[in-house]
Amino acid sequence: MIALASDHHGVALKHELMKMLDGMGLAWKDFGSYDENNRNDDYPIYGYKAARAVASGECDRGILICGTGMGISIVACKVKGIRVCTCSDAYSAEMSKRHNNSNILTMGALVVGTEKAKMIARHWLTAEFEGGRHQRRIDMIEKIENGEAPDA
Ligand SMILES: O=C(CO)[C@H](O)[C@H](O)[C@H](O)COP(=O)(O)O
Repeated sequence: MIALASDHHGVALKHELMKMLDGMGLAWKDFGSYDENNRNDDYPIYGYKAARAVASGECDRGILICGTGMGISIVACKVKGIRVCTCSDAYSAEMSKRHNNSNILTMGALVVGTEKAKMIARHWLTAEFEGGRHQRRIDMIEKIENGEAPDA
């Protein structure tokens, strides 16, 4: 299950991604916003709901969209267990899965066009985590999350 969320800037792109996910046979759940005309629908509300769903295991991973992809990334990073990649290119998206095992992808609807965003998402969704030395580094990140030094 893919968690989706956006603010008003990302609603239209999110709908395009829904169609792409349908085509890939991947289930999704939309945590809002649902209204691209509401300029006051603040990205922390929707980004937090989607990130919580990923962290709790309700969803396997998430794709979050705001104007730049930055604000909603900052929100998701505050949730324990979340590893975000904010991408405007497919290479970074793929590598963030292969090496960082990122569980949330954020993109900026005002930064990337629809087709590029779909390409980025496809690369991220189809890449696989390589484990090995990369798992050691993720274990260190988890130590930091728990208030420990990574080499403690
Ligand atoms: O890009 C964003 C945050 O990083 C959000 O999409 C905000 O909407 C952006 O800050 C613009 O806000 P506005 O209220 O649409 O002017």
